Amino acid sequence: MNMPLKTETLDTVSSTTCQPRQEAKLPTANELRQQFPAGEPLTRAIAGYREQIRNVLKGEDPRTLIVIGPCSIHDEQAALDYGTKLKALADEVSDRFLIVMRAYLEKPRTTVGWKGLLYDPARTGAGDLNQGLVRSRKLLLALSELGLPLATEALSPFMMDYLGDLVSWTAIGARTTESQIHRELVSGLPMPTGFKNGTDGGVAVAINAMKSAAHSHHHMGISHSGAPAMITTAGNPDTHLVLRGGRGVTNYDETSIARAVKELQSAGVSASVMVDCSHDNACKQAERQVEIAHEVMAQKRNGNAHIKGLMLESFLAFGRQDDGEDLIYGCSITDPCLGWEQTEALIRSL
Ligand SMILES: O=C[C@H](O)[C@H](O)COP(=O)(O)O
Ligand SMILES: C=C(OP(=O)(O)O)C(=O)O
Repeated sequence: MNMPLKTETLDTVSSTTCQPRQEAKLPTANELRQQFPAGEPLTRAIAGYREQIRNVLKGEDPRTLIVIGPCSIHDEQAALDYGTKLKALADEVSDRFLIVMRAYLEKPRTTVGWKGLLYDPARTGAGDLNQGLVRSRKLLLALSELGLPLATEALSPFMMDYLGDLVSWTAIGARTTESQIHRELVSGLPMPTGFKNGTDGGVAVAINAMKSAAHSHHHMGISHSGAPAMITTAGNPDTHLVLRGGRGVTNYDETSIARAVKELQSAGVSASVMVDCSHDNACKQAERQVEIAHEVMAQKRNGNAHIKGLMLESFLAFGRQDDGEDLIYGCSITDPCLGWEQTEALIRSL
């Protein structure tokens, strides 16, 4: 896909410095947050959600954390319709489950493809991060106003400065768990964060990531007011492993989870585990999430106290579709998802 370059040039960079490129101005994180502020009651509510998630992960709250929602959001109205249904369901089961909605605005791609609402909200391939930032922030505010805690994947090292105040749980994906930049990023995040195992199924990269993110780091970055800065982070003590399978091998069964827990314990990091019922665990077959969720919850009921959470990919309509004209409303354009009826039945049956 050829990306037309933006016309608003900020700087001309010598070709001895980098390949020819254009640079378009973006708002600073402070500017965007001031334009669309979270407000005091919402900020307090989000601090409360983060604390509840921490308590579940530490075993101080017996509920199961469920991070659930679309693989990606391409249509804000469908996300809001989904969020409204999810909020009603979350309230109904809140004595047993702490439900957090996936509001994923950035997609890591194996090679190339649509990278999410943040990068290319019109999905033309032209990219428009100015619009993407505004639409993403407005969407997260609207979803938060429904009373739902939100989860996202942190991919760009700068995105969380713009949107992170609205997020209660963060994922670092399988493709970036090994990246030092993402470990530094997590080290400065104020919310619990799950590191996925690597795309090859290996958990060692996630364990190393947890150790690294617990530490203070100094790294290059951009201040909230838009200046180049050396950022010094405090270290994030609230990280955990997310098992998502890899290279066609699943890791939600009893033996795989026990092996992962042993590795976590001998590394001296949190042995709390979330199982991603989708991705390589479901071999990208959305309906398999149902049996996987049941299997994992059975392990938990049988006494595996390390299992603290599930991740599920779910939207209004079942499956996935290729992007284009005449899209099915509420159907994923990235990975396949459970439909709403299946989702509701699954959560109630768990
Ligand atoms: O969760 C979504 C996808 O699995 C991930 O973004 C990779 O997608 P791709 O292999 O289609 O690029
Ligand atoms: C991209 C995702 O997952 P993974 O990093 O496990 O592929 C996701 O959860 O959307």
